[in-house]
Amino acid sequence: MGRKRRREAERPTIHPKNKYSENPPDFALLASLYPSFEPFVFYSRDGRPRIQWTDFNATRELTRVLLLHDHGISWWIPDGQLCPTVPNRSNYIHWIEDLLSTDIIPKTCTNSDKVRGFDIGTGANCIYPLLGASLQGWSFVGSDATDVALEWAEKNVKNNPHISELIEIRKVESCQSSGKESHNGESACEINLDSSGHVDEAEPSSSSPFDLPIDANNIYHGPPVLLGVVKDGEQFDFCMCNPPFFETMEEAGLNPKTSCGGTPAEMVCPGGEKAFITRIIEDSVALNQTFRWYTSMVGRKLNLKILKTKLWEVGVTVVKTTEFVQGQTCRWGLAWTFVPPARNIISPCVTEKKNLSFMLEGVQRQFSAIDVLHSVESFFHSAGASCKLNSASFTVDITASKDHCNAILKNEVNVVDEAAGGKHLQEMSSSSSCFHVPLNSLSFRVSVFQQIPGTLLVKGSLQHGDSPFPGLFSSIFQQLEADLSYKFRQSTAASGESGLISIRYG
Ligand SMILES: C[S@@+](CC[C@H](N)C(=O)[O-])C[C@H]1O[C@@H](n2cnc3c(N)ncnc32)[C@H](O)[C@@H]1O
Repeated sequence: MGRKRRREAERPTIHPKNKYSENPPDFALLASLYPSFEPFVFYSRDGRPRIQWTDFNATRELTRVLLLHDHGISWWIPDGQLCPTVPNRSNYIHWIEDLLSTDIIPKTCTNSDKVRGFDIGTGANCIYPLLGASLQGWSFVGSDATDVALEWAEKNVKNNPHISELIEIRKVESCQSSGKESHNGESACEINLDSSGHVDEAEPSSSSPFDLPIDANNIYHGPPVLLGVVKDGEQFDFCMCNPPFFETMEEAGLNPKTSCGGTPAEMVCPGGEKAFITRIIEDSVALNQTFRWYTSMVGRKLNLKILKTKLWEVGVTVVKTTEFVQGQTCRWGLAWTFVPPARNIISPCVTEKKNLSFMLEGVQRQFSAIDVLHSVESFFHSAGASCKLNSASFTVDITASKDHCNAILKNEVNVVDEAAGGKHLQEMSSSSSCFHVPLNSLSFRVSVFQQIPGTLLVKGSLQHGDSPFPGLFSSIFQQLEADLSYKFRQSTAASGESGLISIRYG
């Protein structure tokens, strides 16, 4: 498989449950139905209807008509406020839907089976509560700290009586006690946000409502985030957040290809997303199981790595990540919990099957068995395992040591033995059994058979009798299935299955 083709196959796609995954918005149809949208649509030389993505009025009108046409939501925001793209924002909602339906952690026995979420920084657009309530029937608290966001979020809720009962907009008081103190002992709650959320025109564009010098240690100085906003006795299934990603407005304005608006209050905070999400993590430690899942969007891969390390330090039990497709830019979803993982994920002993198989369905037609075979080889090879590909028999023979197996499973489940002082002792996949990886190797053959175009059968067979470490072969095989699905099966590429998951047992 050519490198370009492989790269394209590996690109994450829109979530399969997303309304727009098969049918992207039809600008021509929308223009014919909504006269207010029509002036923004033009036709390029190839005859395709387009809009000018750098025109804020065009992107806002598109969001308005999409919300109305596809979701029955009446919506508006004032000039300059952050304008959400509906397909992108829907991906985050569907990822949470996946998260809530996994059995990694037990379903909590709350009195109600209704899902309750908390949107940190809901913005004037209030997009997540509106989509979450209309797509899933979830109820929400949407918080924000600026008057303009609160005023317009309220308006957007009120204008949708069919879901307004489900959404509470909650003001984050700048002077609310968050129980947090900054490193020098002063209250961390010392910012007075501009009531409009805008910075005075005369001010340099780099300033933000968080008008404080950026702390050398990038510590968040701003209004409370969760602690001090969540009320005593409240319980939530999840929180979500599209944080202010940037440290300055210059940084925020680096994508001239689109105009999605965004005031400093929405885009910027001292320390950027790293500081903001670090505060969510710190608050989550105090709030613990008040939320089943804590989640946030992350804009930079480097920050994702740093934040994951931080999460393990504070003692979470599970970390889950995903990648969101956002046009040309990548965003990540980060989720964590303090709920102990469901014990039935790891049963004490499993009889290892010597032969395993799975069907790879819905494979794009340009890929054949040989492409999949090469992918199998590179999957194990990149972990350091030795591989012998035989293109005549469509097989790959693999010999993997303990370290190679660990490398393959690394991003899956990190099991921690409390008695060993919280050190990571073993690593395994979420559905595997417990195993102690001895020093010898695992030897197996993977065969790929094309059934019909678009459907392949992938078989794995242990080569030398029983696996020396029960459970490991099936764990690795499951990991292979996830990897191949992600690469070749367009429809599952953005699903929770393809997200990386790490679990820690305490
Ligand atoms: C990037 S915008 C996200 C808006 C909307 N959720 C979206 O996805 O388009 C970040 C929002 O967080 C708000 N914000 C900043 N600090 C906050 C805090 N401490 N608590 C609640 N909201 C906050 C800002 O006012 C802004 O509306």
